[in-house]
Amino acid sequence: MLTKREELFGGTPDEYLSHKEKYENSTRKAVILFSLLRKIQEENNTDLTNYRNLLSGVLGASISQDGSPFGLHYIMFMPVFMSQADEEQQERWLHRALNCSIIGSYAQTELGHGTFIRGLETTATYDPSTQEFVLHSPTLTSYKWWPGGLGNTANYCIVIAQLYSKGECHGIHSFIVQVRDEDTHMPLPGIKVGEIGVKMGLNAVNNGFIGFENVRIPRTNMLMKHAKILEDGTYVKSKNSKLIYGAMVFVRVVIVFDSVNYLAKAITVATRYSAVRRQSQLKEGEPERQILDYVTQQDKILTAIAGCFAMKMNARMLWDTFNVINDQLHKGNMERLGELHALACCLKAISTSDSSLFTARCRVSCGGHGYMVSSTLPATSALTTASCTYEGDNTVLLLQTARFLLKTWRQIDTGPLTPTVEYLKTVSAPGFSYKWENSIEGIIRGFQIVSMKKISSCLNLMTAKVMSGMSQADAWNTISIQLVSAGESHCRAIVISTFHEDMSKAMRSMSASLAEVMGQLVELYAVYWTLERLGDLLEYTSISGADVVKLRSWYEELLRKIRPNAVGLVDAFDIIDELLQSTLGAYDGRVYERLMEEALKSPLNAEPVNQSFHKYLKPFMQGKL
Ligand SMILES: CC/C=C\C/C=C\C/C=C\C/C=C\C=C\C(=O)SCCNC(=O)CCNC(=O)[C@H](O)C(C)(C)COP(=O)(O)OP(=O)(O)OC[C@H]1O[C@@H](n2cnc3c(N)ncnc32)[C@H](O)[C@@H]1OP(=O)(O)O
Ligand SMILES: Cc1cc2nc3c(=O)[nH]c(=O)nc-3n(C[C@H](O)[C@H](O)[C@H](O)COP(=O)(O)OP(=O)(O)OC[C@H]3O[C@@H](n4cnc5c(N)ncnc54)[C@H](O)[C@@H]3O)c2cc1C
Repeated sequence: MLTKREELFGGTPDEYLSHKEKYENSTRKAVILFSLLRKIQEENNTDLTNYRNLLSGVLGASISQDGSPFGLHYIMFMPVFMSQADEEQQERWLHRALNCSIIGSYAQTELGHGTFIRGLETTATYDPSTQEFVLHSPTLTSYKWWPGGLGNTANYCIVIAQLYSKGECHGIHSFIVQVRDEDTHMPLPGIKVGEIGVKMGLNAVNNGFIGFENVRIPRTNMLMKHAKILEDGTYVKSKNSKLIYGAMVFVRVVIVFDSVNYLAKAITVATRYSAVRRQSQLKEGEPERQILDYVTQQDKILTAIAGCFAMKMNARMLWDTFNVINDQLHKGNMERLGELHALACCLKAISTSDSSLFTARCRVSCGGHGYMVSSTLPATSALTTASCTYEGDNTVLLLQTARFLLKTWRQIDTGPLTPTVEYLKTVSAPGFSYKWENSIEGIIRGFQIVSMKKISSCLNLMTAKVMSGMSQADAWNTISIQLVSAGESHCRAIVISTFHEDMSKAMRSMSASLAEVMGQLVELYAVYWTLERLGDLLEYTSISGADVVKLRSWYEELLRKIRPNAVGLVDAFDIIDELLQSTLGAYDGRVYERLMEEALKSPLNAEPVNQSFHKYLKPFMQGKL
């Protein structure tokens, strides 16, 4: 009789399963894992705070780098319900979703549209004679495409569609739709649903497609916490049209936490392997060195560790900011919604692009063995690159942040600014002067000045182009590279300052030795990004060539200081071997034995001579083919 742990983590490795077997195996594991999580959930009331903790548990405990067919049920279906459904609807469905007696998905993206959601083609037309909506996919491009779990798992989904009533289009709204029979799991009439096929990664998420052929749903299936349709078809608009976007903000906040978790796995593997792997002699006649002793290896890995700690602290700041502003939104105060959206956009974009960049570096830092699926680095790389796309393409999200920053800059002299942008006032105040200094505070100030000057420059460029006769839209597109760069600079200034401030507070309750190491990580992160963004700093601050020489020495000194604590820092993530699932990163360091153990599980090692020898090779080698 297998233990739960053996059931979850044993069996044929996923990499040797077919696409279909992988899904079936993931579903088998998911029901084991989520039965346990369901018990936890039943013991806690359901608000967004508890929910995020549960979600972190779900995602952190994702037992496969390929994700889970239940992922979307937790990641989006339920959060959207909590933010878009009215009390009656929550009463009717949320408990069933929480105890998994229904499994949901979130169907927004279509074959033809992902970013431009105002261009979505699926329609929901209200029929007052029957008090129903008629859901319809008018074109192939209107088919929903990507919703996780929709292929074979979910029996309900939230569909985002253009709402029509009394001949008028009211834009996109959310609807809950039953897609499969709860007993037979057969697709309901008028519904064409299936799975989208093999992807670069996340092949257990069961992403699907769905098309509607005049499918009727009750009026009360429109999620009506904000906007409503009355029985006679009268449309009651939301207090704020942007509230429909609320769930995307929440999920972006979750993604920042998640990007930290994925990066933590990758650097745990790469760091431990770099301590085990010995390669080349630093000095003739000496034993081969741990590759972690090579400064180029430290440059790849220790900066990733610092980035992980930095983003963890920023994820917490974002979550706290989300809670504060979400409470205000619930009380009808929309003042900081734009700031929250801009912050969630840029932190989602920067956390996922950094996580993708550093995970890829971890992969190559492990050489050939890092290219083995059994190292788990390829899957983590595939996963982190996906996070640069899902929940909003990173470029598009940074443009959203830039849009908010330009709006803020236009109003810079009209009154106080909200917390995440008040630095713009400080560094642009009359009489403010700043001379570059090689210190944490000096670096933070430098990044804030770069951000402010980029925003100011973008606005001046936009104004000049419009004055020259260019349309606002063309001017925006023409300078969009600089707009994205302004969004990134703003975010980097926030990440460095938050890391420094929050870590400084945390260090007050640490032992001197731990505080010293944490302080080194903050410095390493700040100096690394200073060297990475030298062009901006040379353009907008008084940093000199001599300063850069000293920065490089400072950087190399920090690598030397942090090296002895590298393994301890990743051990502190405390990721158990079963979740790490890595031949290179296991706690016991038996890398070579594990590589061989995993290789022997390959079906191609089941017999000494594969059948293709007799069928193909032998006749070929004998010239008979
Ligand atoms: C979570 C993953 C965790 C773990 C991983 C495990 C497994 C991984 C497996 C899968 C991933 C999981 C789920 C994935 C789900 C999805 O991908 S769901 C689909 C997500 N899609 C998007 O995010 C679409 C992105 N596009 C947009 O958000 C918008 O189209 C837009 C880019 C913002 C542009 O829209 P629009 O043209 O209408 O906007 P603008 O005209 O530019 O601005 C209009 C005003 O609206 C404000 N706005 C826009 N969005 C928001 C928002 N979200 N919140 C608040 N306000 C918003 C914008 O600021 C403008 O305001 P104004 O300046 O005052 O006018
Ligand atoms: C693993 C995975 C899981 C997903 N799960 C779900 C899900 O469960 N539910 C769901 O609804 N969706 C899901 N998605 C879809 C995802 O939300 C979209 O892929 C994402 O929103 C990007 O849209 P798109 O794919 O249409 O790319 P596009 O928007 O077509 O982007 C393609 C390129 O065009 C550029 N571009 C687009 N618009 C602009 C602009 N205005 N300005 C400048 N450049 C622009 C982008 O920067 C990008 O480089 C998932 C996607 C992935 C990869």
